[in-house]
Amino acid sequence: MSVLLDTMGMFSRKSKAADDKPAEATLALKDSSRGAEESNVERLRNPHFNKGTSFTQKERAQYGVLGLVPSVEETMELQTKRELQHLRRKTSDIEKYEFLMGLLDRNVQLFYKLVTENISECMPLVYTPTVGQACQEFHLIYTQPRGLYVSLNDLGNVQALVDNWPEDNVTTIVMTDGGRILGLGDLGANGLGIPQGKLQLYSACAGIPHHQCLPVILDVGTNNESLLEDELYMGLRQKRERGETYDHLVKEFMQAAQKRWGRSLLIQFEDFDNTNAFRLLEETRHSYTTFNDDIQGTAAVSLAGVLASLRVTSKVDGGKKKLRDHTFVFLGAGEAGTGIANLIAHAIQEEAVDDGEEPISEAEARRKIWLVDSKGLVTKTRKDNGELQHHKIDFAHEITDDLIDAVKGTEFEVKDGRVTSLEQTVHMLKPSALIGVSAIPRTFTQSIVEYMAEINEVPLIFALSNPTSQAECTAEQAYNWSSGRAIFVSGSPFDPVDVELESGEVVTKYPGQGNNAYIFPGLGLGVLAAKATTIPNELLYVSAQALAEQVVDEDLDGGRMYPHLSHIREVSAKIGVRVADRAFKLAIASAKRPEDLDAYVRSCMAQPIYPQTRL
Ligand SMILES: NC(=O)C1=CN([C@@H]2O[C@H](COP(=O)(O)OP(=O)(O)OC[C@H]3O[C@@H](n4cnc5c(N)ncnc54)[C@H](OP(=O)(O)O)[C@@H]3O)[C@@H](O)[C@H]2O)C=CC1
Ligand SMILES: CC(=O)C(=O)O
Ligand SMILES: [Mg+2]
Repeated sequence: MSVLLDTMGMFSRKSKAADDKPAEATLALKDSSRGAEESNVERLRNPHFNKGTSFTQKERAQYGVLGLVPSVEETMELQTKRELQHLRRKTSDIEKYEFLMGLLDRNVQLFYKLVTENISECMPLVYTPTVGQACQEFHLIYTQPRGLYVSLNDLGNVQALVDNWPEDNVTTIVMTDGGRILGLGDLGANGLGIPQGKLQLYSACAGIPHHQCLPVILDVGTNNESLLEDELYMGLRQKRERGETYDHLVKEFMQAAQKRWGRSLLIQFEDFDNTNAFRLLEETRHSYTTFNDDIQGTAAVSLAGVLASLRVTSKVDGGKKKLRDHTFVFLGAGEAGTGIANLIAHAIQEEAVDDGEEPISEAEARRKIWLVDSKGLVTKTRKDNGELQHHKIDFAHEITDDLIDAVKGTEFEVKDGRVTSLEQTVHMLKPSALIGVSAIPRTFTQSIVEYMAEINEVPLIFALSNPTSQAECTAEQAYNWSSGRAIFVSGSPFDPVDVELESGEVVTKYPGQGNNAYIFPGLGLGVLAAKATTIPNELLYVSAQALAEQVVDEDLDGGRMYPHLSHIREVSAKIGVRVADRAFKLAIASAKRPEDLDAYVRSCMAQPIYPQTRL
């Protein structure tokens, strides 16, 4: 194996070893699969092989590395302690990110042990918010490829690139075209940091073996002028391609990947802009095991947060016990906004059926949900004028006379049948939940949040835009402006906040992180365990239910609508079991159903430990 391939974080194509025996899997390769042709130094530099000071004396003798590592023999625990201490010596988050990527390049198992055991500390580094900065500066901090680069120049030749990837057992791909990276816009080829971060979470949070994961950047140019002008930028120097040629590249890649790695290869669309995301999902979802994380994963995590919130809102006077008792207003009507809206509408219908109530039609369920985009409230008038993109149309409701009357004579009066601002919308509709997915920071203003707290005993304020800089409001603002009554959920993590209640008592609130990272690792685990051939919305719906069920009263009491991140592997396991079970029931699984599904799914989760050496 060449040193180049070693440093890409993968291993020899001969290494089929870990393939179908998940119970024994580690996050990297098995010892028996290592390239016999490597020199002793190459072995030490192979991040899958390297144990550093954990090599036993016997191993050192066998591999010819005696004297090439410090003579002490250390446990992995002690090594992890050192790495953690080293990490904490770094003074900025981007340095910490670079340190962690360096560790991944040095020692895969140690990286995953560190990240898995310190997930609350490390997730904000390998993922949002720091990964956002890493993507903005990707061309400046680049050291190793760590993924597959497919560009427009490769059209017609993509299979050859895919075949170059030196791993035969890829199960999970996250791909982006860099079109809409978090809420930071078009970052072109710099967007690769996102698939890398997502896949690191697949491994850390759900035990998907690292070597089975492939981050992919589809380089179709960028409209980001400052990147195009930067001599260090490593993407194509052209404006972003659209239309047929673009579609052709995406599909050529997907076909090539599926041809090589099989029908149940999981392919996740990530951070495509919405001019492509909806179309590509519809065009590929029946012939690939694929989903769009921004549309569907976000929907599931948000629904879970809303379901958990019901346990709080149902307790207050005149409480809103059911989803259908709530009115939702979204700021943002794109991938995340309409994805969440559709899943909540579906859940409202399911809820009525479960409660033995009269069935609620899809249209009726959707009327509980209103969307605001960059031009104002999405309405039937705008639809009739042909002003709305397809994905918004189902939520284009009529502004009825009673709504117009609700704000008549006030500063929020409806003029010319249009509602142009979020504040006007909130005064007219009097929602109980405000969900921010606009990528526009500080749009949940003091007056809006105060009004939400005036009309609701427990308003739901979900500021889901990433990274932290783009959040619609901060945790501190949401709590302080509502005297601590709001349920606050954010896409990127916020620290706990001490807030003074109306009674004068000061309490600490722990904001929950409503991020699709709670969903995709477990969803992927279940899909892979069942070898599902498609990912219908039903699998997202059961993921949301499984996540919400794991929120305990202690979480709710502290203000957190999600389980503590430190439980994420258990959370992912339970989501995985539920997803696999549903895949078998829907007859979309190509694996044989194991007798003990729970045990089987858990056995698919690799542990971050060094593989045993057979000497
Ligand atoms: N927490 C999580 O897990 C996730 C969070 N997100 C975050 O959500 C945000 C949006 O992502 P996504 O939906 O994919 O992006 P899209 O580009 O698809 O949608 C953005 C939406 O925001 C609207 N918008 C833009 N400016 C304004 C404004 N000034 N006032 C009101 N609405 C505005 C746009 O309006 P128009 O349609 O008129 O252009 C559009 O509807 C990002 O920050 C992303 O990081 C996304 C996925 C997961
Ligand atoms: C979390 C995520 O997927 C996003 O912000 O795009
Ligand atoms: Mg995303």
